[in-house]
Amino acid sequence: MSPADITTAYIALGSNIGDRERYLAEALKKLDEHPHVQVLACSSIYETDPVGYVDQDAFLNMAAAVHTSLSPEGLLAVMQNIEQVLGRVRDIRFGPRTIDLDLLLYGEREIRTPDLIVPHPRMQERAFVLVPLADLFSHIPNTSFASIEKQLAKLDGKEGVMLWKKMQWPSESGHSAS
Ligand SMILES: Nc1ncnc2c1ncn2[C@@H]1O[C@H](COP(=O)(O)OP(=O)(O)OP(=O)(O)O)[C@@H](O)[C@H]1O
Ligand SMILES: Nc1nc2c(c(=O)[nH]1)N=C(CO)CN2
Repeated sequence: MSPADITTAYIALGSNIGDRERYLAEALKKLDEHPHVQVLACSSIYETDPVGYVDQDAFLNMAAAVHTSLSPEGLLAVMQNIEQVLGRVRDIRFGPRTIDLDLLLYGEREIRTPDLIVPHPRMQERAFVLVPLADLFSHIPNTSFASIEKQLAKLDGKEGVMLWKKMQWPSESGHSAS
């Protein structure tokens, strides 16, 4: 990846079926293995009460910062392919899933197409997204974080987001999300 075409993007990850931690770890590994994506940092893992469709098991949620030379559409396609490989089935809206990958931010870009809206349209109201994202503040300076921090301060539902496992990326022994 040549520095000129590299963008920093932020991705939310969630899982509430099966071995949730393994699905998160596999998704991060597959993202990082892509030749045009590099995982820079990841948040801790949080256990979160389900939101939207509440009659389902608790989620594990986290967020990752990546460098990519892919377009936003290209990155979304890679994310959707990872969801498919990891057995994501789309049936109930907001329902259970082995893995969910949402593109939160792509540099400072604003995108509104039928298949992709960035910043993610529901991120501002979701503590399960903003709490993990806040972990990345210290790793990656980015002006758009200022408003996220303010939003987080006034958001309800933070009590349903509990630290589950502290994480580090990369770890001394390689990838730590495993
Ligand atoms: N920023 C984005 N990140 C991921 N998908 C997006 C985004 N903007 C639009 N989409 C579209 O949303 C569609 C539905 O995505 P998905 O099935 O993951 O939704 P969901 O996880 O049930 O709900 P939510 O998007 O609220 O998390 C995708 O096919 C994709 O084209
Ligand atoms: N706690 C939690 N709730 C959710 C989640 C999620 O990742 N975590 N994802 C949803 C669909 O995008 C709907 N509800």
